[in-house]
Amino acid sequence: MHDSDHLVEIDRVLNGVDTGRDSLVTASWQRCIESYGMDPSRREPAHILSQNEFREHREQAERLIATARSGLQSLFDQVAGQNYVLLLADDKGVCVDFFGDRSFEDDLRAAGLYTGYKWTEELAGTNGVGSCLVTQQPVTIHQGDHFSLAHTPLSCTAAPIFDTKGTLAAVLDVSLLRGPSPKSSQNLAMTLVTNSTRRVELANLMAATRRDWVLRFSVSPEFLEVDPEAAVALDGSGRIVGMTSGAQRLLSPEGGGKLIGSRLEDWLEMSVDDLPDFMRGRPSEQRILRMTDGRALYGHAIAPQTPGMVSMLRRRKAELPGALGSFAGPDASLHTLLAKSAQLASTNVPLLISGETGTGKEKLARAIYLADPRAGGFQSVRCGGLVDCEPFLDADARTLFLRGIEDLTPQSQTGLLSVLEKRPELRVIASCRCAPSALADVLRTDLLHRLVGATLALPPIRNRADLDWLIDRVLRRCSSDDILLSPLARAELKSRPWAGNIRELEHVLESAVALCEGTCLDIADIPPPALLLPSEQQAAGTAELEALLTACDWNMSEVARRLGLNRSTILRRMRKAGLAAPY
Ligand SMILES: Nc1ncnc2c1ncn2[C@@H]1O[C@H](COP(=O)(O)OP(=O)(O)OP(=O)(O)O)[C@@H](O)[C@H]1O
Repeated sequence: MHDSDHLVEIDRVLNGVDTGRDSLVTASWQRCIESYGMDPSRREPAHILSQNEFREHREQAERLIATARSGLQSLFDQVAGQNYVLLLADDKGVCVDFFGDRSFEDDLRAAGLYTGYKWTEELAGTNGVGSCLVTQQPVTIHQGDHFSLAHTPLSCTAAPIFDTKGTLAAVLDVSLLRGPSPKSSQNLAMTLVTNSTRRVELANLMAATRRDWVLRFSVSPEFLEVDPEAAVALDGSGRIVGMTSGAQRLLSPEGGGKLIGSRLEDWLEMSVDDLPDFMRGRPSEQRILRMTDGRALYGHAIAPQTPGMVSMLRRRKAELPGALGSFAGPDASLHTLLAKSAQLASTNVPLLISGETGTGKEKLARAIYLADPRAGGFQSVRCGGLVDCEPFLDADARTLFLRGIEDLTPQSQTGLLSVLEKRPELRVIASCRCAPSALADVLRTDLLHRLVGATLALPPIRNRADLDWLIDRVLRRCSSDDILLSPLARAELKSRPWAGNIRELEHVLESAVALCEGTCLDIADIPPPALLLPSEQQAAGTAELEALLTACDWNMSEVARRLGLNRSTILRRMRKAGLAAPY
């Protein structure tokens, strides 16, 4: 089509002539002229954001990008070799992620098919991303459908991605710099894009609602379990708390009813109590959901993950021998560590337990020793005070606990090595307060290999998910009566950085109990912290920060309270470390 034909067609459409263009396109042309005052003949280049503006958009979209990435990658794999470019745009029309053949990078940038470009209708006229944002529907804007002559070579197919509350959050777009001329050539692209957005929304819902029931459904039983058409998340009372956009289409095709906040019974002839009947185990074709309007769907219910996880943890805890079983509360990573400790307990592998001061390294060493039925005596030696090891060693010691091996002097290292050579049957468990990797700088290599067979890293208590359990346990131990903790006092205890870990917690609770006059510890009874972590050390590393976020269920305010920092600092650190909540 010649440029002049394009301009004439727009003019005719604006004058009410039906030229055969899709109504979605002509409505957009109308907006371009009447609402945005645009001129189709102006060949303005695509609008690019400044570095700073783009950084802001990208940072805000990080969670979305993380969720959408796997969907984008598999979509890109499906269209590989066909010159398609994939763009993820945020709800403001800014391209925040890109998949494409970088050998065409210059051409793609010139056309604006790249990260940092903004594709709203107001700026670029009728286009895939912009028109999808306005209509909230999947669109193909193919060549002459574009309003501006600057973009008429392009072919763009875009579909919206909605968040779990049904608000438009992003647009997924596949574009071609130049494509075949019939618009129908993009039908397959449309199918692929809409399938991808459906899967991204489903992944998002599953990640965001782990503690809720999820009911997935489709109009036919095939692929129900692996690739359902839609899903809703339900709270314990059967209220819909999350959805994919397909759910709105399937449950309320007229679009009349609002799903979020409504009850399952409003749409289906069933209640939340019937959901277990729709779990895996019955063939898909028998899991029929009768709808209140007489239609039927096929359903697959997924139970909340938390109770299952808790009972799994309880089971695992029950399986842990002796003191290992009562070492920690509900903290998944600690239970993994304890299971590993139990497996290693009956071996002769030398163990290194690392962790900040007071995290319970010696206590864990004793629990490991107690879990080993053939153990003899347990002897604990403080490496800092060691001059020559031999005289300290009891003849009946079978397990030697070396506390703080980073404090061994060169002289005591030599002494220790000769003891270990003479007593090969000794089970050695060592502890260090530094990172195990730092030991190479202070210990002789031969000693290091004798001491470090397997490592067990204990987390600082500010990173523990079972902090409530630990507080209650320590409190019970240091008070003979049933002393209660007021909610404010508990919040205060949970908000401290605990540089001295369990030892500091013990001292604080012991003094609080001693000072408390009644039977309830209140905030005024809690002595101020003796030690504060230097703020730059708090959750300095990415792994540290991630562990703490996981322990706090990605609640940034709670993380901020535990570190004594403000929430925006946590957010900044998360962005810097590339961390985003998994839902
Ligand atoms: N799992 C636990 N439950 C309750 N109390 C604990 C636990 N672990 C440790 N404690 C208590 O915390 C205090 C410090 O423990 P421990 O001496 O084992 O720490 P550590 O990490 O070896 O210390 P350091 O680094 O100073 O050598 C002790 O009084 C111990 O009883």
